[in-house]
Amino acid sequence: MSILITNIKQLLQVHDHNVTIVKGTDMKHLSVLENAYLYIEHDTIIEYGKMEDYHPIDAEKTVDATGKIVLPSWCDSHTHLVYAGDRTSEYVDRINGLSYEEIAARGGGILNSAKELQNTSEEDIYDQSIARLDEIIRMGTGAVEIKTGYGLSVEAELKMLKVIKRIKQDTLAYITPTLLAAHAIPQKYRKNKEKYIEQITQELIPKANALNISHFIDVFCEEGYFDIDDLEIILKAGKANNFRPKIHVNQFNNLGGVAIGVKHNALSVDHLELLSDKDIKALKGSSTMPVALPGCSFFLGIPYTPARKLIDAGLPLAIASDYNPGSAPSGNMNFIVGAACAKLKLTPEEAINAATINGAYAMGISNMYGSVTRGKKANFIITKPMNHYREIPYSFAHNPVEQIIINGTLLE
Ligand SMILES: N=CN[C@@H](CCC(=O)O)C(=O)O
Ligand SMILES: [Zn+2]
Repeated sequence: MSILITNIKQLLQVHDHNVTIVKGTDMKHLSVLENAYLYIEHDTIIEYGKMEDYHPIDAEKTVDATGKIVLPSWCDSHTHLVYAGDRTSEYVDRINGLSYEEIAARGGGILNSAKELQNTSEEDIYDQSIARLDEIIRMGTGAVEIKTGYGLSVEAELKMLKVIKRIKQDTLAYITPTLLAAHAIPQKYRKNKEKYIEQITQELIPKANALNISHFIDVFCEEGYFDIDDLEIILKAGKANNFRPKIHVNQFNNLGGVAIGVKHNALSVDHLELLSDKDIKALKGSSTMPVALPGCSFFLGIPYTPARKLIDAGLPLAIASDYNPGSAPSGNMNFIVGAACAKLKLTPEEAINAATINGAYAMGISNMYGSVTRGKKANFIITKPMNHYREIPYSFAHNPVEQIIINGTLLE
């Protein structure tokens, strides 16, 4: 199938050379072609340019994008969208005054979702999860990371990986599976965390490696969960089994996980609601992407990641949804881009860079996704008519998406 899009008001994130990351002051720049066309064949970007230079192309399908913006689909590099049930009763508990940590301390939170997942069939988990994925695809997400982490046993974690594998085979979106090997300590290991970590390193990680579904490993490094010694042990076992870290750090407390992540060549360090100068120093010169999750801060009422500090230090930044039942039950990246501008004080250009090319980098796929570059994958958002791309974050919580092209397929 070949598709030609003509009369595009603004074509965003256009790069003739294959840019794979944008850092520091460069994030303020978004390359835009005004009054443009774009031509794709199958799943690949073939050509683009200004309408004034356009010579007729014989495409199977032509889309007139007069008054509309076209941009690369959102690259959401941090989600937990495979889960069972919901946590609406804990949501009400929080409204009534309990904190996320208090709910977790009485056996709720991640343990609650784990119980639900263990009691739900693979088929049912698949159905619930693919429905969530289809919804976010319609909202403009074209590539998405999905973590395990609600299994909390070898068997249930592997069950989650298999569900993610099936989703990856069945969807047009690009899926990056991550083994969230250490998300919480199950009740029965409360007094014997070492035993649980041993199970993770000796059994879960090698078995997950043998399945060859995921190449990334995650740990929730936090007080009451896994400390930096645990992190070190688990990342080492991961490395020995071909997993690269993408980790949860500095959400409620700063335990020093950023430096450990960087030391182990993490692809990303995510959350960072608390951030020290030491963390910034550790990130400088590394190939680790800091990732902010403003949907989680919004929903839990915790501090927002000091994103300006990161970008103003010359670092890159990605933003992601953190879609999960406890701290961010939404995968709407349009909202995340709006929240990044309103709350993290990113400019629209920085936010769009953070949600496209840098999001792709944080999944290890920015050589193929996240920009309009010849040879890259054909994943685009075609917006509703608007005056300027700045309206995407400005009209926060609106849906700017009219049509999408995902893996070369037009969905209307
Ligand atoms: N903080 C750890 N993990 C998730 C929340 C998981 C849950 O509450 O179910 C997060 O990124 O916020
Ligand atoms: Zn998360």
